[in-house]
Formats: sequence, structure tokens, C-alpha cells
Amino acid sequence: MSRPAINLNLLALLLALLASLLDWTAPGTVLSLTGSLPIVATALCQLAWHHRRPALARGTGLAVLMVLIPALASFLIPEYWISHSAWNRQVEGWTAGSLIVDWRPPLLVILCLIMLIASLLVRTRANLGAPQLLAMTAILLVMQGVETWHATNLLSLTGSALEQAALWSLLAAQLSGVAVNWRGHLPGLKRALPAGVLLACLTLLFWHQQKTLVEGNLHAETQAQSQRLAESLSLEIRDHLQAMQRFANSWQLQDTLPTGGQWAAQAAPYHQDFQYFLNIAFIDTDSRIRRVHPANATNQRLLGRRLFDEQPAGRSALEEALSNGEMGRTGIIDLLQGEPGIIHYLPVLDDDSQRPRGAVGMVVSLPALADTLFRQTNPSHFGLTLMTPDRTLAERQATSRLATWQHRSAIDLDGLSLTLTSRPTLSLLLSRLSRQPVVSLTIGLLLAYLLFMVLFAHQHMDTQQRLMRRSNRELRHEVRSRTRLQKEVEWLASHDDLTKLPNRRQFMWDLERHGQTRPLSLLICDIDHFKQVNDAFGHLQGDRYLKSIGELGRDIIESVDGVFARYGGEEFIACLPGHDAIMARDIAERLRVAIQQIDLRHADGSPLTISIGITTQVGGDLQTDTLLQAADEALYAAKAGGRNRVIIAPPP
Ligand SMILES: Nc1nc2c(ncn2[C@@H]2O[C@H](COP(=O)(O)OP(=O)(O)OP(=O)(O)O)[C@@H](O)[C@H]2O)c(=O)[nH]1
Repeated sequence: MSRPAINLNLLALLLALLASLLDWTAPGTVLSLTGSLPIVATALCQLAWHHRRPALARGTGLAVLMVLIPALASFLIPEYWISHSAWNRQVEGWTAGSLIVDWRPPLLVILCLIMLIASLLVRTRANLGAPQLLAMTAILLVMQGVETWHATNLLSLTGSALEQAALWSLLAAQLSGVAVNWRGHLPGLKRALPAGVLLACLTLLFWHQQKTLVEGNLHAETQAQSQRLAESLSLEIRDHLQAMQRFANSWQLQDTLPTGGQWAAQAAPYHQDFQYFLNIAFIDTDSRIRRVHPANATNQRLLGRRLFDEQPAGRSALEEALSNGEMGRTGIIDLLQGEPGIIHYLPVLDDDSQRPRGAVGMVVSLPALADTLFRQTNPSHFGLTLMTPDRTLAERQATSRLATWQHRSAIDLDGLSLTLTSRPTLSLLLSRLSRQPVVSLTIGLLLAYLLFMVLFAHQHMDTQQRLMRRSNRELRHEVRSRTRLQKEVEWLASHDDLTKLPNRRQFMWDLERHGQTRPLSLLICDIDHFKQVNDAFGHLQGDRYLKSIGELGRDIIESVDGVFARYGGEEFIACLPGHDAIMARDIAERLRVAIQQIDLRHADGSPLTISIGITTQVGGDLQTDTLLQAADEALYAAKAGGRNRVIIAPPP
């Protein structure tokens, strides 16, 4: 249980609770509490972990993940799988009018919490990727800081300052509690962590760039939509002016004032097409309203009224038509009907004199005109306002919550400048917002984690292989030295250490090996008066004499494919397979003479000599004891006969 880790966790818990409290008390943001609550739960989960309650920590962590993963999914799943409005339908029952964005924590907070909890679920073990998860949490937190300062996002993707501070504390708590356990994995971490962190950083940069691009495109798209709406308003005005021009011209051929019936019949189709005309009236040269359509009660009351008196704001426009025979248009005025609008006056000219006989007046209600236009867009997509520089003419509220974006489009209304302000709704934007940047971010972070795991495992395997290679080398070395030792032991067991000749036991085996060869001769050689050598020169010199005789004996006997061995003390023994007694005697003589001739002398200067007893088996089974005894007896005879001679034992 690490004290600093617990303190840092408590700090995180305090900060998260404070953030929740502020969210709770802030007006209208009660639902953003959901951003802080998972942080509180994660802090509790970490506290349980640091208090050595792993089961409780795992349970809490899994419960938080069960909330966070659907929240992350709502950022990832394409609109055509689960639409944004479907997500909203899930939550609108919880509190009236709430949207999914009110309930889910910001994207970067979700990712940070998932990393922190995942790190606990893998028991903060380096070989299960905990260092990479915590490093990615740190990178995400840095990104949150950057996003907070340069927030141009459609949605807030970051936690509040308090929430970010709480997340930093949670991260510090985990690091202070577990980093010490990773010391043993330093080579693996050195190889895997830089690559994993680099990929995570690149992923975040790529995500940031993609997100900016996607939001920019969406902004341009909704702005273009707003612009098209403004242009269609201008087109509408132009259309109705052209239509009314035709309407005015149609009266030129008629000499008399149109009857009420004629007027209604002609004006009705136009009114049908342009329903925002409050009326279409015929005004005589004295500015009196003589005919009006539609003939509703309001319009009926206008009949006979003199506009020069009744509507001074429109006088100059009317005079333009009645006096100059040109089309006149009022500015935006308060109409007699009590709403803002504009009136177009089109002269009706006498066909012969081309003098005005009156004018057609078209009264356009701007709220009604705007309404016609507004009806072209879905109220759940945009909030719209039509305004002059100093007054609002018409407004259409959206049925859904508005985003912060606002598009302004200028409208040229036959020389009058209006502004159409459109504000897209949050639902519209979120339903059109591409999920690709968040998908890339999630996949990129997952790949960064996997890259860490692969490199870490690779390094681990490398170390294991190195250790295995080293222990194999040591094992091979051990086997070699044991084999050498074994051979030495075997050699010592079968050889005489002084003369390096086979010893008696080995000789017996060799004799058995040649046991089937006939004839088979056996020689026993004994140095004459060797005791005197020892006595005169000492044992060491005696040993040197023994070695010299051994070397000479081996050379001569092995040159005829025989075996020469030390029989014991100053005695040697030889076996000559395939040699009969005569041949054996010749070889023995050669040996005797050779020894006499080398420079081995007694103290009195006389040469060292040997006596040799020979026996030969020419047939029958090998009778070692008999042979040995016969050779020994022959040797005894040689000694008794005066030494320095070769005696052949009599045949058995
Ligand atoms: N230096 C040395 N002397 C040895 C070794 N083995 C036996 N001897 C000596 O060989 C001598 C044998 O002496 P004896 O058995 O009396 O025989 P001898 O002196 O050779 O006389 P004869 O055999 O009768 O001619 C002894 O003095 C032993 O100590 C050995 O390995 N090294």
C-alpha cells in the first residue's frame, strides 16, 4: 500500500467531487454531471486497488467500463447503423428535452478513463501493456489541454479544468504506485514504449487534423445551405415582380377601369402563386384604391381610401408609378395591415398615349414571405431569422437545440439589403458529422497498444533466448569437461601413469581380444638388478629408466602389431598374436639387445639388461593362467641362468 498513491487518489476524488458539485449547481448544465461521475467512480476503483482490494477494484472498474463503452460507441457507430436521433430517443425519457450529448462524458475523458481502468484490469503489469496505457492517458490529457485552449470544436471533447486535474491525479497515483515494479522490465520498456508513444502521438495529431477538416467541411456545407435559402428568397422576389409586370401590362389594352369581377378573376391565380401578397390592388391616378383582391374584410375596408393621405411612407413610390410611369417600390414600411412589408407599384399605361391610367399595387408581407421561405427547411434542422440592420422581420424557432454555429447570408431584395441568419441544430450537425476521425483515433490507440505488446514480447523473447543460449553454452562446456574427465578416469583405470603403457587389467582385455589368434606368444620381461639402480640413483632415476624401457618396448612390440604393457613393478608383458615361439624369440632378442644398447647403466657403468620368458600357444582354447605361468617360469629360468637372456618355455 503506497501512501503517496493513496493521497493522490484522494486528491483526484476530491477534485472530481468538486467538479460534480459545480456541474450540479451550474444552471442548465445538470446533466453534464455525467462527465464527473465516472471520474469519481474511477477514483474509488483506484482507491480499492491501492488498499489491496483487487476484487472490489475490478468490479468497480468493470461497472464504469459498462457505462463508458456504450458512450464511446455513440461516437463511433455510423449514422446509418444507429442514427443520432435514435441515441437521443434513448435518453430523452431520462430528463425532458435531453440529448445524448448531455449524458455522455466528453470523448477525451472517456478515452482517458478507459485507459486508466484497463491499466488496473491488467494488474498494472508491464508485460500486459500497463505502461503504454498510462503513457497514452498522459498524451490524451496533454491533448485535452491543447483542445481546451484552442477550442473550435462543434462539441466540447474535453473535461473541465477540475476534471482534467482529477484525471492527472489519477494517472499520477497509478504511476507512483506501480512504476517501481517495472524496473525489472527496463530493456523491454526501452524498446517498446518509444514506438508505442510515437504511434499514439501521431494518431492524435492525425485525429486532430481530420476532425478540423471534417468540421470545416460541415460548416461550409451548412453555410452553403443557408446561402441557397437566401438566394431562393431573392429569386422569389424577382419571379413575383416579373409576374406582376405581366399582370400590369395585361390591363393596358383595356380603356376602362376593370370591374370587380375582372380584377378578381385576373388577380386570383397570381395571389394563388404568391400567397404572401396581402393584396393586389388597382389604384387610380388620384391614389385611391379602386379594386382589391382578395376581397376579404380587411381589404374591403381599404376600397376608396386615398393612399397619398393614408400611407405617406409609400407616397414617393406611388408617385413614381402614377406620375412618371415607372415602377415604384417602398422601403420596408409598416403596412396598413399592421405588419412590416413592402409595396410595389406598377404603372398601367394607356396604350395610345403611354400615360399612366393608374397603378397595380402589390402589398408584400415580409413575415409571410419569410414564412414561405422558412417552410422549405425542416424546423428540426435550422433556426432562421430574417432581419434588416435595425429590426427583426421574421423568426422561425428550431424544434431542437441549436448549436453555437451561426451563418449570415445577405439578401438583395430588389435593392433592399436584408440578412438571413441561420443556426443549425445540434442534432442536424451531429447526425451529419463524420465518425471517421474518432474511429481512426480509437483504432490508432489500439494499434499503438498492440505495437507496444508485440515489441515488448519480442524483447522478452530475445532475453529468454539469450539466457537459453548462454545456459546451452555452459551445458555444452560442462558436458565436454565431464567427457574429458571420464576419458581420463577410464584411461587411468587401464594405463600405467608412469610409463603410459596399458596396465595389467588392460593387457588382460587385449589378450582376450586376440584370444582366437594362433599361434599366440606371450613375453614376460623383468629388469635385471633393478633394485641396485634405485639404491644407487634413487627412485626418481629408477622411474626414468622404467619410462625409457617402456617407450622402447612399445616401439618394438607395436611395430609387429603386438601389445606391450606394464605388468607391475619392474616387469613388462607383451602379447604377439600370429607369432610362433621362434618369431617371438627373435623379437624378444631384438628387445633385449636394444635395451642393452641404450644408455641406461648401473652405478658401476655396466649396461642395464633385461631377462625375458616366452611361451606360445599354437592351438586350443586360450588358457591365460597356463600361459602366464609358463612365461613366468621361463623368466625365472632366464634369471636363474644368469640374466640378460631370453628363454622359451617348453611346450605344454
Ligand atoms: N623406481 C622404481 N622402482 C621400482 C618400481 N617398482 C618396483 N621397483 C623396484 O624394483 C626393485 C625390484 O627388486 P627385486 O625384486 O629385488 O629385483 P632385482 O633387484 O631387479 O633383481 P632381480 O630381478 O633378481 O634381477 C625394487 O627395489 C623395487 O623397489 C617403480 O615403479 N619405480
